Amino acid sequence: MSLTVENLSFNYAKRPNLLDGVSLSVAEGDVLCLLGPNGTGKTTLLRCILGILKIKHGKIRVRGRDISSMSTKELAREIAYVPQATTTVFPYQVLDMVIMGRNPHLGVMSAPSARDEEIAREALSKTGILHLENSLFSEISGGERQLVLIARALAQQSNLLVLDEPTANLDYGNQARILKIINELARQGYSIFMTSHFPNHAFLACNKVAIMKGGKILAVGSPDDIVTDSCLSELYCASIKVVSARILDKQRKEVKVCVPMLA
Ligand SMILES: Nc1ncnc2c1ncn2[C@@H]1O[C@H](COP(=O)(O)OP(=O)(O)OP(=O)(O)O)[C@@H](O)[C@H]1O
Repeated sequence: MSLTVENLSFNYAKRPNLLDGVSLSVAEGDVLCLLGPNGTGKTTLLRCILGILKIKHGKIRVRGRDISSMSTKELAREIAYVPQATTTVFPYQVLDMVIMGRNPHLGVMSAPSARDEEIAREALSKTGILHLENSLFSEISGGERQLVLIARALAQQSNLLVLDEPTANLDYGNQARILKIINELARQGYSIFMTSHFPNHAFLACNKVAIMKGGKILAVGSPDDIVTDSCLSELYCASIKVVSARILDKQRKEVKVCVPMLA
């Protein structure tokens, strides 16, 4: 298993029981999508998995190793994190941003090598934005920035990718581009754990879905089993229908879509 979370509990000083008995796992080639309403603790769970927050109870294992026994650098070699795209204050060049993904592999005080630069360029090629290598990160679009952050994670050469709302603020074209890259990475054997506010994306790019509410995981399973009228309506406290779009995907399976009912 690439990632196992067992009975994890965490709270901030002012938020008792924010995460309560959370368990889930991500195997090689899995894309697990974590769905849940605003403020339910999705980002907090990611921060626990990244070792940024100290958990109260439970265990987090990456490729079988308890992360509490790993140094920050060791953990960074195992897990690559893709945060939501924001701008940086410093005018970094895109290539330099991606080379930063090599940091966990560099010795103290050592500069990135020609090989590190080559790996960064390969990552930019994989995400289709090598032509932006000399652009400033602060001067490219939100969708392009998200692709740069994914490239930086790929340059890290960790098998497990953790993405926080990878399609937030992106237009339809860029959402599709990101989901396609996620699909492709899973085919190449990456394990992917992502949060999302778009249940439709679970059908498009994920083979597993976990739904979280009130600090607990309510269910984990395949998108067909979990992304249903009743689950979504309970999760988001709104009437939501899951319908067939009557079009076939690449596997000749009918595509499903989620529609909020406003009446
Ligand atoms: N550093 C912090 N200190 C105290 N409370 C925090 C801190 N960070 C987040 N919280 C609170 O914890 C709760 C969960 O936040 P979190 O960001 O994990 O939720 P989320 O499910 O990712 O939300 P969203 O979908 O809106 O991004 C929120 O009520 C938030 O206000």
